[in-house]
Amino acid sequence: MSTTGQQGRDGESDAGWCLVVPVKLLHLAKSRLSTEASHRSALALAFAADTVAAALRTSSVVEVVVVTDDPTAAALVTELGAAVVSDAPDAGLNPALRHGAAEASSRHPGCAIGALSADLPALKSTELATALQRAGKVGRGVVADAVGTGTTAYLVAAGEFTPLFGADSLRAHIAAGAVAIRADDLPSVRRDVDTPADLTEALGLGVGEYTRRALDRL
Ligand SMILES: Nc1nc2c(ncn2[C@@H]2O[C@H](COP(=O)(O)OP(=O)(O)OP(=O)(O)O)[C@@H](O)[C@H]2O)c(=O)[nH]1
Ligand SMILES: C=C(OP(=O)(O)O)C(=O)O
Repeated sequence: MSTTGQQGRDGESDAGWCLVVPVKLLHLAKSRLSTEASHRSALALAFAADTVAAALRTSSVVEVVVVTDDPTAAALVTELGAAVVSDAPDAGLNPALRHGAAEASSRHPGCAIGALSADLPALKSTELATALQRAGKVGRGVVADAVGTGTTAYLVAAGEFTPLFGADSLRAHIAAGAVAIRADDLPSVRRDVDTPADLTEALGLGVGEYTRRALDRL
């Protein structure tokens, strides 16, 4: 388990943020999105690429660590500038995130650590920067997903990195001491895409180039 710290006077981490993005094997991803398996994989890859690209453009982000065993996803996010670690625990989402966080902490001691869902195709770096800034002020912050029961970002500027993604994860994170940060003005950070209706909502916000091109091809 990683412990982060070194907050500055205004609550910001002096060392910036390392964001851990989990990407499961693409052929297993996004089961609720399409009946066509190849479309699901292509969209899962495109969402991850747009999420990672936006995170890398965010000023306070020092590194994006993608945890994946998927070779196609690994190659694309490496090209974008992310670091990739294998899903060595092979034990589901939260162990994968803890593994990525440990790697990030060893590469960037003192870095604030965030877990960011890989299915945020409309993510805007300005909105992510605001979320990170707000999390820096509370120590351990969570951003509620658009539905309001899940989590799109678990952001630890100080304290233990103990992600609890899964069913009802917003409540679980808050019960474990995280603070729900204000995100009514951050729709792109909240807009995760699991279903066709979610994708329509994301398109309304404006998706990134990988998702746009993937949709053009399908
Ligand atoms: N590395 C890694 N990432 C995972 C694992 N499980 C889930 N993820 C990622 O965590 C995020 C949320 O995952 P899920 O909600 O379980 O799966 P999903 O593919 O988004 O959608 P569904 O198939 O509809 O459940 C996505 O970015 C996944 O790629 C895992 O075991 N290892
Ligand atoms: C894993 C989660 O969400 P989803 O299943 O929507 O990706 C979560 O919100 O913790």
